[in-house]
Amino acid sequence: MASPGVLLLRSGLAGSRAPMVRIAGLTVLEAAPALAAGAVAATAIDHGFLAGRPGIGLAWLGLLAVLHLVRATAERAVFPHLAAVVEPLRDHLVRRLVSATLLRATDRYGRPEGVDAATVTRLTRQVESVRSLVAALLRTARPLAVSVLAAAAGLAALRLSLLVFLAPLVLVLAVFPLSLRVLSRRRRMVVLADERITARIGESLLAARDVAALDAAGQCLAAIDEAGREVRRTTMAAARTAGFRIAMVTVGGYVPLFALLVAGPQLVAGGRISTGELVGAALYLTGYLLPAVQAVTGTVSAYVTQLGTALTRLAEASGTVPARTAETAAGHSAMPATGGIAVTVDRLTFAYSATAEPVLAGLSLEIAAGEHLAVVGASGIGKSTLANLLAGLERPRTGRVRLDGVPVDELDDRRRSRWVALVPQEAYVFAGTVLANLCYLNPDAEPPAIDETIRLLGASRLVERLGGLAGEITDPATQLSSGERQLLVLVRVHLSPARLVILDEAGCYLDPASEAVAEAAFAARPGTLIVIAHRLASAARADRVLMVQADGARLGPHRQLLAESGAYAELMERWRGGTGV
Ligand SMILES: Nc1ncnc2c1ncn2[C@@H]1O[C@H](COP(=O)(O)OP(=O)(O)OP(=O)(O)O)[C@@H](O)[C@H]1O
Repeated sequence: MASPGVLLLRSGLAGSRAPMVRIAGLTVLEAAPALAAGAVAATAIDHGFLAGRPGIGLAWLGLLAVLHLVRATAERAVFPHLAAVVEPLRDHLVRRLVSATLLRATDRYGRPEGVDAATVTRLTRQVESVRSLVAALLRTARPLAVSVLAAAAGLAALRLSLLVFLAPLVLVLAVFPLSLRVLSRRRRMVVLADERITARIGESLLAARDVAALDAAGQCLAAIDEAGREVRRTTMAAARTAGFRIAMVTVGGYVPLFALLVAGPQLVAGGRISTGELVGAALYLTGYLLPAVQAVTGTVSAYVTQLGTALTRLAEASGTVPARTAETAAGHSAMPATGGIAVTVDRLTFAYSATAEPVLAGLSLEIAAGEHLAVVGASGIGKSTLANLLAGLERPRTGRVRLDGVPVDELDDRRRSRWVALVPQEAYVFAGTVLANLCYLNPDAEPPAIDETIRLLGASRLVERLGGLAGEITDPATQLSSGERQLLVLVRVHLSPARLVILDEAGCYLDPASEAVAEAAFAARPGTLIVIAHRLASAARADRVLMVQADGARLGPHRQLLAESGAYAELMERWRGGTGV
């Protein structure tokens, strides 16, 4: 599936088909010299200069000059059409960003909050760079790609062995997109590592007094040092991938040329090709193919990676435009939960301060994608703390949490909030319509999905009482009970795109039957589910149970723990005695 950045670009270019077709037509004219150069030079030499008819030779060269004139005219004619593509693209992106920012500003708590003008300015600057990068790519990459194809066709027409001359080029063209993807990813890692070290230094400076009071300077320096090593590692990795360009230029551009130099004189001597054809082939290789390979792997690859980064940021920033705007009505569907996330907890140790006893010490654990895990343990043992660590809301002292292999602290806020939803005990419902509350985490949710989720969670009667989806909630504290607020928030999270849902006693105010219905709805939802259980029934419903204890943790299916762990059996007995469920 295309990335959000590519989808954003596509939606911005969707209305520009006509100018794109005109540009493609002009591109054919622009390619004329690249296609004809070698063949024309060969004919000029063989039938003109070497045949003692310089006039004929000059006439052929004149044809080449005419083709270059045609090319220059076509290049000039392309500009208005380029403008017809990139200007609407810019307008489209700006409109989406401003709409998204305005919606965020008014939607958050159901009342206007003020527009974050600095964010809009920064983002519109990125829109400008997308505009100029797309224009630059259309100007440079398009004729280059055509040059490569035209020169390859010209070489083929000169009856030179395709295997020797074109195989290296095909190899480079096949590897190039892959290297581009790796380079983009590594450049992004550099940016993230840079941001992390800046954040670490900033945090340490801001907390300088606490650091001094707790004698934690060593720890701060170690954290900064680790972030510094990460910057060095990611920068080196990006530089290595960029260096791969030299190998691509050598293989795609110089190897064919070298082959021609070695084999050319023999081919001429053996009568396989004429002198003119040898010169023509050299012209194709040095005049078109080599510069094109150099430019594609250099400038063009830099443009593409920059464009990718800018588009990703813009897609993230405009991700809250709801379905009811023009763009989303034109075909952007709600983002579904795309399957579960595998969670890896690796020797996690956490304490609330440098001198406090750790709440969790050396906890390791694997949760499979799509698994339903219940977490149980005595009050105050650290279940909520673990939930916060899994969601990346707290930083461990040592060890790491990885979501699908990505350290949770390396996820930017937006991606983390899209991947993970942590639902606490206190449900937050804001003043506004029922619809706005339910779709807060997924403004693109389609009405049938909203209705179905309300039904699944057993919230139909409540929504009806509130006046349906358009019903206004004016004062959530008095209008709704704690359980009703929890129910609305559970519908909201169920509708969200989160692939990992952590319910931290999120249904504690619901009656046991309603909580069972809600939990069953979450268990049936595609995604990983972690339930901090406060009732025996929640543990019994899960695939596995993690029992957190002062001296470590135990993990296994409910029945196995009941049979094997006295502490677990005792906890269950206490719950059974207390609530009967
Ligand atoms: N922000 C905080 N600052 C300092 N200590 C905290 C903080 N939050 C929790 N603690 C302490 O950390 C320990 C673990 O708390 P946590 O809330 O994770 O336990 P829990 O198992 O979820 O408890 P409960 O079942 O009662 O919700 C407790 O001793 C608690 O007092």
